[in-house]
Amino acid sequence: MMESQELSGTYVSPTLPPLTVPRQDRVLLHKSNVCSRTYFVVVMVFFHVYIINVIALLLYVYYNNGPGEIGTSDGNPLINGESSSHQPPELYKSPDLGSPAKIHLPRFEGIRVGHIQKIALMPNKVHTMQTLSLKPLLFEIPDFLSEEECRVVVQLAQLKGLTESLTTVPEGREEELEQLDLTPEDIFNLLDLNQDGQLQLQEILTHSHTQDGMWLTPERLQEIFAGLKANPGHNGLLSLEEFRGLSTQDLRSFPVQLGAKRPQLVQNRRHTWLYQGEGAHRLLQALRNRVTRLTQLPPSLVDLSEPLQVVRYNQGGHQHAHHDSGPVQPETVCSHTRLAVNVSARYETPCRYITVLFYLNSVESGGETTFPVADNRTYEEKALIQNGVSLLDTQKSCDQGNLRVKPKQGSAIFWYNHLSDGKGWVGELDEYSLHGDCVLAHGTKWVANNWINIDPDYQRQARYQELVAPRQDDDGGGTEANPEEYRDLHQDL
Ligand SMILES: O=C(O)CCC(=O)C(=O)O
Ligand SMILES: [Fe+2]
Repeated sequence: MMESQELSGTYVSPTLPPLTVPRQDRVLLHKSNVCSRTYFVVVMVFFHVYIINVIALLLYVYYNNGPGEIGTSDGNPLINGESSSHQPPELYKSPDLGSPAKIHLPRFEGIRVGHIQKIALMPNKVHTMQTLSLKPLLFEIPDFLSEEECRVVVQLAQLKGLTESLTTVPEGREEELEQLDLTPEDIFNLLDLNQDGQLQLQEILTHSHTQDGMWLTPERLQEIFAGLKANPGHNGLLSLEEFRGLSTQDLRSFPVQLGAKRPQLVQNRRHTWLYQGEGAHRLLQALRNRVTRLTQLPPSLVDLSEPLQVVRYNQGGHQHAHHDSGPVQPETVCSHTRLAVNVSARYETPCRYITVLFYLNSVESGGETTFPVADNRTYEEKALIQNGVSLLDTQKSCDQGNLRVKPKQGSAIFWYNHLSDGKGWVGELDEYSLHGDCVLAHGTKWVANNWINIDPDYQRQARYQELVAPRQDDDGGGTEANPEEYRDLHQDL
């Protein structure tokens, strides 16, 4: 009796000796075929396929990065451990323009909002870097500058003298625009950036972005949308025929609408530029080296970028939301490479891959840097205008923005104004990098901008560097000499 009960609960395998299982499991085992040979084979096949996939993925990641290369596929050599290289890569080693060894620009990974990484920027000090947003990729580094350094930068700026930032249309420009003798075809062609014979909303908006200080009120934008009949029902496209159909008054006033009748982009803002190259104040050079260290970019790129812009806002000062860099289009050319590349392009735009913004004093009330659409699910220009109020308007809607950073003395924030092109170089403008400066309620606010200029067209950047960069010694000396000794460190917390 006992024997027959035990046999009835025993799984008999052709290859394995019979197993005695506890009475409780017997019924289950009899009812299912989970231990059948077929099942075993299927599970093993899946298991092996899974393992092979994992190995293939690891190999892909490894070879995509290149074992000796800086940067991950899109990214950062330093995440999860020590830096793979002590010195950032040099962009341009060979004068052979035909086959420049294209380098892979390092790019940090944000991981997630709130993520903290440790970084070594200078001797005997470890900084932390916190991810503030992923779109744009934005980080904050407290104590990037000491109190003393902030003080010296402000004093150097005062010594040099600050000038009023451009706030209004230069005198005479309005009449000049009124007298413009442009046919509808001329206007259409000027606006049709990609020359596809159709006018897209984006082209009009781009026009409003590419000109220095250009900014349209929501009302003006809505008028233009309505005037051009460029609404969603119309696919956002306008042919020359349709464009011609607009009233002549609209057409005549169009350039004026775009150019002249804009609100003030900035108020109570004065700025100056401080050179940071050889011969500059030691602190300014050290600051630039620290920025090179922070961004992990080739020193030559940082060295050839714009000087440090130091800005002072007085009470009531602000700056409406804007992009620091411009769109990447065949018709545009970067301001910094323009002379070197000898191309005729209609639009010149600043090409600022990265902005590093330093807060030189703490601010009691207002004056935050705002990123109105940070980490939004989608980016739509039209969605920036809600109930007649624009998120671009930092006077009216600063508190409605998604993210605001409070100025704290010595802190730095930095963000990428462009996405990656997927091949390790600079890609499209990151629309989410839209930012502005809220109205300063009291006192004075001092900030400084370090913009890192890179042409999204690699060849142009390489040619520019070849023309303007000082010849470097074979021993690697020259512009990238870094007086700061430090130990490589970059670690996630
Ligand atoms: O002052 C700020 O907070 C932002 C400044 C800024 O965006 C700029 O100067 O381009
Ligand atoms: Fe800006």
